[in-house]
Parts: sequence; C-alpha cells; structure tokens
Amino acid sequence: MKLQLALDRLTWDKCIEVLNQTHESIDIIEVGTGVIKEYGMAIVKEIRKRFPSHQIMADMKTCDAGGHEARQAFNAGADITTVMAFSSVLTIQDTMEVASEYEGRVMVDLLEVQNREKLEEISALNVDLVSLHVGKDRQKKGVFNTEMFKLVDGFPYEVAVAGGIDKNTVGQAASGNPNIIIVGSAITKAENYAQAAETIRRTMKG
Ligand SMILES: O=C([C@H](O)CO)[C@H](O)[C@H](O)COP(=O)(O)O
Repeated sequence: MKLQLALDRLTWDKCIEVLNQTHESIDIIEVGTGVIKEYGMAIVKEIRKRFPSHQIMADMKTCDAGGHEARQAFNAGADITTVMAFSSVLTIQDTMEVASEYEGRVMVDLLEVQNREKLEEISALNVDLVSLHVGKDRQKKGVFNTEMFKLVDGFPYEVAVAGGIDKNTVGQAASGNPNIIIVGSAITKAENYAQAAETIRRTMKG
C-alpha cells in the first residue's frame, strides 16, 4: 500500500518545503490541480528534477483534450496523469493511448461517480487504476468512508482513495486494502509536516 502526498493550494516554495521534509515517508508525489493551474507544467518539471526517484502524479483532472493534456504531463516528467471518469470515453481513450506511448499510467478519478456502469465502460478501455475520491467541496458533508469501496468491488482495478483522510481515519481507509492512500491537507496543514506524514505512514501500514 503506497502513500501519496497531495500538494494542493500551496505556493511553489511551500510545495518544495513540504517535500523536503516528507519525502522519506511518501511513495508518490501528487502535484495538485490548483498548483498546476498556478504554475503550469514548470512545477512538475522542478519536482521531477528535485525528487528523481519518486513517482510523480500530475493531477491534471483532464475532462477534454485527453491526448494533449496527457502529453503535457508526461513531457514534464510525471509518471501518472489523471482523467475524470465523467469525460467522454474518447477523452479517456486518447489519454490511455498517450500514456502507453510514454510508458506512463492513467488514474481515472471517480469523483461524483455513483454507478457501476461507468466502471464497466472504462474497463473496456484497459483502465487499470481508479480513485475513489470525495472532492474538497463535498468534504463539507463528509470525508472518505469505507462504504465507497462497494463501487469498485469485484472489478480488477488498482484503487486509490482520497478525500479528507487524516491520522484518525487512515486506518479505516487502509482496512479496505487500497493500493494507494492519498493524503493532502492532513499533512500540508500540519505544524510538523515530517511528523504528520510519518504518523500517517505508520498507521496505514498497521
Ligand atoms: O484531488 C484532490 C482534491 O480534488 C483537492 O483539490 C486532493 O488531492 C485529495 O482530495 C486529497 O487531499 P485532501 O482531501 O486534502 O486529503
């Protein structure tokens, strides 16, 4: 089970500061959508340069122009890019094709998806990695909970989970045995980033 740190709503310097203090506790660095909107692919390139042995996910949250956006992410040094499950199948297909050209991966973000038909539809596109995700705004009504695993039950996907997970809830999230646990604010808003990341990592490993 891997720990992915999501860098969201942070300045360039703060992203680097948080990573300098947490890199030993995390497996995957997520360059968040808002950070990419602020600084473009330059920040993905910078993080690639500074952390050459970490996996990097560019959270592009692509919903159209899949091929183009995937190319942007992989050219900048990302290993994984994201595409929204509600996008056209053609967008997901184009994203997948470019990923295979770069030997990269695609995480399909299931934000707001509630029906398993969508899961059937994307499995025909060779998608192998999805995220069960409670979005930032939706978190006002509740964070990630284990009921959400039902959506992917029986499908062969690798699964990531995200949405307000912290040191108190990471054990519960880990109980569903996801492949990746994504944590953002619980680390980036902590007083001591290193300690917060290490506590979460130790708790999820049981
Ligand atoms: O993708 C994310 C979300 O849409 C924020 O823009 C986050 O990376 C994900 O939700 C994890 O962050 P936290 O919810 O702060 O743990």
